[in-house]
Amino acid sequence: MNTRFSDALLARKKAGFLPVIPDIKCASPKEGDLLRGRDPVEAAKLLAKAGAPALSVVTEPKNFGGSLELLERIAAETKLPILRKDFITSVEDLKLTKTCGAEAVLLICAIQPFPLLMELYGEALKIGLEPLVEAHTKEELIMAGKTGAKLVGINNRNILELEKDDGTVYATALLAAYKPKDAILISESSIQTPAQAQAAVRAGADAVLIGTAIWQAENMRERYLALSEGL
Ligand SMILES: O=C(O)c1ccccc1NCC(=O)[C@H](O)[C@H](O)COP(=O)(O)O
Repeated sequence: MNTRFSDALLARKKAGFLPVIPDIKCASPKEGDLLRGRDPVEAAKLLAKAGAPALSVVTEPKNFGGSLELLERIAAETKLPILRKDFITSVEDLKLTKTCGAEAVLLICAIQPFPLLMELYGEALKIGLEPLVEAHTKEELIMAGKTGAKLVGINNRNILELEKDDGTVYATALLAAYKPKDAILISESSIQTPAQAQAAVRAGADAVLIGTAIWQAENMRERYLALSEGL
């Protein structure tokens, strides 16, 4: 049986590491091309070897250069549980997510009314996907709690601005107190340094999700290890 996404994070934490989920994204609306000639599948394998407990794969094509094919290839070549990050708005999207090999799926509070969010949450569980319910405001975190979410993300950036806003890890510090009771909290986006990753954990995050800072490193493995230094 495959390892659940959330169990993989908790196991890494128990082992004394800061659980860093590397975000496999090919481009960023703010920074442009992130691959700089590197193969994202090889990068995913390298980060898995470096100790990543789980992976995030952005499949949105237009702004982030992702694809379902990329998700499928990474799922085929690594054993880690994978989160699909995209703008998921239908049950059909969920089914495709599972077919392509993901274990977890992003559900964004900001892009759907509560009844649809609730429906997608329930359908994801039925299909065998762990939903990561993502919030950027206090109201959205409260909405996440009402779904019954066990895995909650605070996005330090406003995804509706497609990452072009200046995210800050203080968003996690400000909002963590409103996370649903007993939920596993992931701080996402705009974390650049080990100190910022540790600040997110001190604020209440159980794990952090980092893309750009890893992709911008000359040595991705070394950057990954530095970011996940002991708690
Ligand atoms: O996070 C979302 O809501 C999202 C939805 C659809 C496509 C992309 C999305 N976010 C982008 C990311 O996942 C970030 O790349 C990730 O949080 C890492 O951020 P950073 O470390 O700042 O690159």
